[in-house]
Amino acid sequence: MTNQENSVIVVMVPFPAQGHLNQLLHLSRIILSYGIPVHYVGTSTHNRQAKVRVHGWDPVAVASFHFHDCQVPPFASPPPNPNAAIKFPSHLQPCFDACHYLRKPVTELLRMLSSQARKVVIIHDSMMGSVVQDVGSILNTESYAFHTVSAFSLFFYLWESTGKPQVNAEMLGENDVPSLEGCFTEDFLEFIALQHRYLNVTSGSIYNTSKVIECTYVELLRQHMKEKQHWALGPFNPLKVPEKNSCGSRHYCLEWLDKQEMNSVLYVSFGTTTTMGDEQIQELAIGLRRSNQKFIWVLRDADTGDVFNGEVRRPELPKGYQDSVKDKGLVVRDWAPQLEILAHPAIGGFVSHCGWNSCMESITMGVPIGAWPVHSDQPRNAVLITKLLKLGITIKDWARRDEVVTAAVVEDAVKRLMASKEGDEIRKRAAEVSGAVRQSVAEGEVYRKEWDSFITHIIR
Ligand SMILES: O=c1ccn([C@@H]2O[C@H](COP(=O)(O)OP(=O)(O)O[C@H]3O[C@H](CO)[C@@H](O)[C@H](O)[C@H]3O)[C@@H](O)[C@H]2O)c(=O)[nH]1
Repeated sequence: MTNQENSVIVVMVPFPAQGHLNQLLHLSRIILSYGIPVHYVGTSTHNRQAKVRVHGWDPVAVASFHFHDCQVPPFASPPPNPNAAIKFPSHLQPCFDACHYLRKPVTELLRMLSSQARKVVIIHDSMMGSVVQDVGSILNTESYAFHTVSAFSLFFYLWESTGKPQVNAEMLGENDVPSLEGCFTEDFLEFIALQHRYLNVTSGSIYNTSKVIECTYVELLRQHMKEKQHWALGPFNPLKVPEKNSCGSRHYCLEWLDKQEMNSVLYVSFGTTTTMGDEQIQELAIGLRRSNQKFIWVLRDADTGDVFNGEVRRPELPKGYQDSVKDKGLVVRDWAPQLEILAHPAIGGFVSHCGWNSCMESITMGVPIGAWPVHSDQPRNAVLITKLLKLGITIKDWARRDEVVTAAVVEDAVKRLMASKEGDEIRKRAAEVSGAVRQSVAEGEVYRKEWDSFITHIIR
C-alpha cells in the first residue's frame, strides 16, 4: 500500500450559515494539527464566506485545507424582515433548502476519496444528514454528526422530542428550560426533523463544548444515545489570538480598545442571524448612552443566504447619535473581529443574543454576558449562561419576547454588568471558569483526553 492508500482523511460537510461554517473551520484546523488531511465541502459562495471570515488564527492557514466548491442551482437570497413576529431568520430557508443539491456532488467526491485512502471520516453538521445519506453505501467511510449547539439545549430538544424518557442523572435546571415556542419557524422545525432522521447512520456525535462547563449534559446525551460514541471536543475557537493579522494590520476598534482601561468596555453584538426593528435599535442606542459606559456596538442586519450579493439595510440610529457618544462608544457597521475583541483586556462585558459560538467565545475569554436571546437555541443558552453557569445576567426575558426592550432596561442592565458589585463578582467567576477551561487543554486534562480518544478512534 502507498502512504496515501494507508491514510485516513477527514471530510467536513458544513451547513451554510456563519455560526456553522465557522465551527467546522475551527475544527478543521485542530484536526489538521494531528497531521490528518482535511477536505471542506460546500457551495463556492459558502466556502468563500468561511475563508474570508476566518477569525482568531492566521487566514493563510486555510490554504492547508482542500476546499471543494460544489455548484448548486441559483437560490433566492432575500433580505431579512426586521418586523417579522418570529425572529428566526426565515429569509435563509431557500439557501438551506438548496443544500438538497449537494447530495450528488458530495457523494461523488466521497466515492472518489474513498478509492484513494484507507478510510474517509465524514464530519457533517447535524443539519446536513440528508446530504450525506449515501455514506453507508460507500466503502471505507464512516460518519460523525457535529452538533453546533450547547449540550444543554441539544439534550432538552432530543429529550422532549422523544417523549421525555427516564434518565439516570439528576435533571439539573429542567424547570428553568423555556419551551421552543417562538424559537423557530414551522418550515425550519420540519427541516430539523428531516435531517435528524439520518442521525442513526452516524458512528458518533461531536460537540463544541467542554466537560468543564457541560459535563452533566454531555453525560445525559450519552445516556440518551447509548449506541453512539460522544466526544466533547471544545472549545474549537483558539484560546490565544494573534496580535495582528497576516497583513500586519489591526481593526480600528482594537486600536481604540488599546487606549481603554481594563474591563471598562462593553461589547454589544447579536451574531449573524439577528435583524432588529427600528424601534428596538432606538431604545438600545438610548439605553447604552444613558448607561454612561464605554461600548463597541456591532450594528448589522442578519446575513443573507449569499453574503456577497444583494442590498444591505443600514439600520438608523437616533439623529446625531454617533457625535453624542464620541469617545464613549463605537458603532461598527461591518464585520467585526469578535474573537479578538473578546480577548482584549479592556472588554468587561458582552451583550449577546447567546448564539453558541458567542457563548463559547465569551466563556473561553472570561467575559460575562448580558443575555438577550432572539431565536433558536438562544433562550436555552441564556438559561445555561445566567442560571446554571452563573456567568451573566438576563437582559431580555424570553417570556416577554414580543415586547421591545426599553432604554431603561438596557441602561439598568448595562450598569449592573459593568459598574456594580454584582457585575464584578460575575466577572471574577467568568475569569475562573475561563481559567478552568484553559487548564483543561493541558496535557493529561479532560480536553486532551477527549481529543486523544477521538483521534485514536478515527485512525484505528
Ligand atoms: O461582526 C461579526 C459578527 C459575528 N462574528 C462571529 O460570527 C459568529 C456568530 O455565531 P453565533 O454567536 O453562534 O451566532 P449566530 O450567527 O446567530 O449563530 C447561529 O448558529 C449557532 C450555532 O448553531 C446558534 O447557536 C445560533 O442560535 C444561530 O443563530 C461568532 O463566531 C462571532 O464571533 C464576528 O466575528 N463578527
